[in-house]
Amino acid sequence: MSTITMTEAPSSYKLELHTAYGPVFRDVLNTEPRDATEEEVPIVDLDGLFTSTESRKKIAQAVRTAGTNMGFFYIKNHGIDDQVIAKAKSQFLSFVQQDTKLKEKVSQDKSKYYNGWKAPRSTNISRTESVDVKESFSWRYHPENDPDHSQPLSSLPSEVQPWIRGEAFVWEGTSHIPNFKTDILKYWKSCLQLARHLVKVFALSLDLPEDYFDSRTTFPGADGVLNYYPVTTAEETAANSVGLGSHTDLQLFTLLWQDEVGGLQVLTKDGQWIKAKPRPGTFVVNIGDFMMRLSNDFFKSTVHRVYNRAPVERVSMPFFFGVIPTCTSPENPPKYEPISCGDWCQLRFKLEAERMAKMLAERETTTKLSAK
Ligand SMILES: O=C(O)CCC(=O)C(=O)O
Ligand SMILES: [Fe+2]
Repeated sequence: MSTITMTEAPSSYKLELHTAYGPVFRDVLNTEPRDATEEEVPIVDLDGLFTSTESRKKIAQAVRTAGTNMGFFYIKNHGIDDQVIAKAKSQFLSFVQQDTKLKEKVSQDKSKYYNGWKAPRSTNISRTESVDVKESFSWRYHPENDPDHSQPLSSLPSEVQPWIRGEAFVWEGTSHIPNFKTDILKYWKSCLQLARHLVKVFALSLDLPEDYFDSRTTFPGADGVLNYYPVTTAEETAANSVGLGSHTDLQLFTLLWQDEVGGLQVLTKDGQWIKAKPRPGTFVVNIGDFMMRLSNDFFKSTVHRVYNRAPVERVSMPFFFGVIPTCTSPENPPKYEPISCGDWCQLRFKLEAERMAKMLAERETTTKLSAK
């Protein structure tokens, strides 16, 4: 009698993700996260980025490979000064260490457009996972802060004005921290300058003229976020809590500075979590949903999350870069209806805020019932 050996497939779970159009689901393996290989998340050398079209074309080759593979890569020789990064990080830590009352002065609850402070454990980006343990401080593009187009809002073309989402209260409410605005915006301006060059490389990697995005990046989506991940408590560890739950980024691409602590994980096509470990001197770059959409799915926006189990706090400083669309041809007709990047982001931000409000209301009802 012959015996048939069955190799059991590893078990998996369904992960729920947000998109601007509602939830989608992914199968994720229950295997331990492993380190990413250098092929999965490669290092792209930006040497020559600011020099010539020819040197940008070389970089574009590497970006094309990385962008169509995992949609995640590191960049080195990015030109952002270590001191600028260090100052932004230390200013953010001063902000975090303040009394809650002071942080509430710039609470996101006061914002129309998701600027300001979000308290720890106040968001839940993936319903399948726990609340997000992190706290964050966000600000959005305003031409007054843009060294290339420094001007008051009122002087912008009228069709652009409604898309400007920066709000002054975040700087007014932090003005008691010496040089906070200057140091944070110095970091943001460096990211903006780098992004405006990197977007040329992305254009080349899509066989477009390198200035393809230029008119659209005059007043870009350029959102800065500072994330603080406290040490995960014993209860949170037992509950398998995430620092920041599984999601894709929204815009064209993200420049992410992460400190040396680690915790960033990326989901492969096969549903395996892999760790994008910190590499000193680099930023992580990842493709956003909007780039995926306007490249007709050529580039991939990849699911990632932060799962921090280190015995120390962690800081990351992402910069989200976006523009207004079109990337189709008669041979490659659009798969999606046209939508502006601003509308696109607003759709999803709104869904998340509504869901969080609902969850808090449900929680309150449960507490009331159990107190009876
Ligand atoms: O903290 C990190 O490493 C990632 C942050 C992130 O994914 C985000 O803010 O969208
Ligand atoms: Fe992200």
